[in-house]
Amino acid sequence: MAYLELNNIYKTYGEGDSSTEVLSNINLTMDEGEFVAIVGFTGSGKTTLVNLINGLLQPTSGEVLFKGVPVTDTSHERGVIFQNYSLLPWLTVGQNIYMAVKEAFPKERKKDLMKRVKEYVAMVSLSPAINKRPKELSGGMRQRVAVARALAMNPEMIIMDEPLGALDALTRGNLQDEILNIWSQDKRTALLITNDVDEGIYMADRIIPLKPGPNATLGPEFKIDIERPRDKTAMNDNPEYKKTRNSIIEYLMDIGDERKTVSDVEYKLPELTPKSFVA
Ligand SMILES: Nc1ncnc2c1ncn2[C@@H]1O[C@H](COP(=O)(O)OP(=O)(O)OP(=O)(O)O)[C@@H](O)[C@H]1O
Repeated sequence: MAYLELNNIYKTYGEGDSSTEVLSNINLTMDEGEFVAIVGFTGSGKTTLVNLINGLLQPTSGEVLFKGVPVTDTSHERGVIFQNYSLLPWLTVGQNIYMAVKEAFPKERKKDLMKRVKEYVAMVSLSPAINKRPKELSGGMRQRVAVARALAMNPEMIIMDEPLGALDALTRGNLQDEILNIWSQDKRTALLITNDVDEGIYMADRIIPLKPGPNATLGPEFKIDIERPRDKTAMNDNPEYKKTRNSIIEYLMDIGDERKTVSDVEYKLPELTPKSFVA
């Protein structure tokens, strides 16, 4: 039995003439312990896909199975790191994370929960800001709180919707490594949505492109055969890295061009003459 299965998923928003089919015929199978990255274009339906897997949305047709059971609701087993960090503004950094871990581990003692909060706040280098409220933090710091909050809940599957996009290169690199550590040490399963091919190659076992929407569907998968732990600097000289990177970028450019061709519609304008126009 696959760990996660998406079978013939279609998702349409709206009704009748104003309806749009955002996702079409999405099929994906993930094994336990795998790290898969989906690389997609802006507005192609990446967040929709994440919400279907998470259980926040239901497909128009098709099914999402998590460990063989249809996904009908959200669950602590699947932790999502969203691109918009959705922190509660009236709570401090520590309280935001505390609230999440208390919900995930209702039987744990306050002392142990606090220890967990501090551990994850330190992991994202925010210990000095633990008593600050979100409005006192930069966007990147808030994003780090959101990463810590999701990981502190210890989910079996980590689902990431472009979680590191707003961060500077150094913080981004550190968090990529932290997520990889947690994934490998705690034997998690991870799905990363990203628009950064290099991030996908560095982190994932497989990269699957999501074609441009509407009717976005998944393209062919690219396996990343680079030994772990991966070293970013050494990877630049790795022929396998260069070959895979070129193939993915070429594929994305080709489907991007196809989209442009499809949208090259010719519009006929009515022949109007402004009233005040004097020839
Ligand atoms: N609740 C909704 N109702 C109607 N249309 C929606 C809804 N949510 C998303 N859409 C539309 O579906 C399409 C895909 O949206 P989605 O947010 O899934 O894409 P995305 O790839 O995550 O976008 P981005 O790259 O901007 O984060 C967009 O055209 C969006 O306008």
